Amino acid sequence: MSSKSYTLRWGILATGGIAKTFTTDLLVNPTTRDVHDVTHAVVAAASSTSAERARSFLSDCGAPSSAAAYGSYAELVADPNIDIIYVATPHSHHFQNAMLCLKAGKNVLCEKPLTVNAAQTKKLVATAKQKGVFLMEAVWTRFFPATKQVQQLVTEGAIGPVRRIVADFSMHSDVEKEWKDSHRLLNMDLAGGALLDLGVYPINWVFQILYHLQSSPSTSSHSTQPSSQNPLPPTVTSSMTKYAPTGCDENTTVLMTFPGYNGGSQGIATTSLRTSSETGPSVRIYGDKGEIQIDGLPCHPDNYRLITVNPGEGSVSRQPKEVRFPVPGGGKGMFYEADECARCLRDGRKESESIGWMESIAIMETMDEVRRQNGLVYPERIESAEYPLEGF
Ligand SMILES: NC(=O)C1=CN([C@@H]2O[C@H](COP(=O)(O)OP(=O)(O)OC[C@H]3O[C@@H](n4cnc5c(N)ncnc54)[C@H](OP(=O)(O)O)[C@@H]3O)[C@@H](O)[C@H]2O)C=CC1
Ligand SMILES: O=C1OC[C@@H](O)[C@H](O)[C@H]1O
Repeated sequence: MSSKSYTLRWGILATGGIAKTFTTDLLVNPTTRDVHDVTHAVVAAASSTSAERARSFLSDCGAPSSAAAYGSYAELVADPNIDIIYVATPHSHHFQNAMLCLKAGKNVLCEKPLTVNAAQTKKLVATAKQKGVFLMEAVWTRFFPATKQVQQLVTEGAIGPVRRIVADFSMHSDVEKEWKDSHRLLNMDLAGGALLDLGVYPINWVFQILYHLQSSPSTSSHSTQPSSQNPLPPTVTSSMTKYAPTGCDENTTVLMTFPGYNGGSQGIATTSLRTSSETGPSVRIYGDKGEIQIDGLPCHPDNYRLITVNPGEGSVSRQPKEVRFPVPGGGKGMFYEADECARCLRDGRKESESIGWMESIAIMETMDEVRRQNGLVYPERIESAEYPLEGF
């Protein structure tokens, strides 16, 4: 590998809350997180509202004045100076907006959930394959050092065979006071509700352990299928309560059973708009030899606690190993997923090993099944896998 660092040139599609956080993180010097092989450049942003809005967005983020500001997404995807586009519109718009980018031959990092349903995700994947471009769902959780270490501990058998994972992401909102019914978290036209916005994180915690363990060589003795095969998706049982004024989900619980590992390890993902994930551990990974816990919001893990059980003594060792990973460089930690995109593109990879296309499809299929079991259907226009549709 060359000692010169590889620079990835980004275009930002939309100028809302997360677009600002991500773009500001892109501009953090990578050496502050001890990254020397890749760097990032913000070369353009587009707003569907106006070019002025895109210009003031770029300026607020601290992007260089040479960055282009567009008043439409179509202009952004036509810019030849852009290597990859970050799609940061509401979930309802991801499919149409990501298709626009892929069809123009652009690589794409698209916010979570990748789409509203699995049919749309499959179409994005087929289009990325056909165009020979990179596509990744922006589940930033997967790229934090804490996540990587927890995955490594589990794979090395630090807590023995994993039997169960319990993970929660709940918003602790005073819903009626804080949000109007038009807010994207409640609005069915924007694919609102807890499951797609927040529940996707605990579901990702379950997947990033149990889906991956099925094909991990060091745990293959626990696996019920050869490691060379694709991991098996889980069976799904779920329950949901709805927010009556709009019909979106406000409380959802998902039980996933992974038949390909330990003959059926279980993951329980919970999400709520009203309760809090911060009153105790938000992620608990249980194995025969102990447990790993994570405190705080599960989307950006900055710690873990390893608690082991003394074999044979029948007691729990109450000397947990606690590890903290403060996010360096004054950023929020979104740069870790950006670094992954840069390395994939530098190395000619079209998908990330940490969250590949089949896994994003399996996660969307899981959420489709939860919605099917509980009668949560979005307006036809945003469930559609037709492209293009007017008005996006
Ligand atoms: N990874 C993470 O931690 C987070 C991820 N997210 C994800 O990012 C996405 C965007 O969330 P967030 O930034 O909070 O949303 P915002 O409402 O703050 O921003 C969305 C932006 O999308 C553009 N947009 C285009 N069409 C519409 C429309 N019909 N209604 C509203 N906005 C529209 C607008 O930008 P413009 O006018 O410039 O085109 C708007 O500013 C969601 O899918 C969410 O799941 C959100 C928060 C955190
Ligand atoms: O991805 C997210 O994480 C943080 C939440 O506040 C936000 O609603 C969600 O989109």
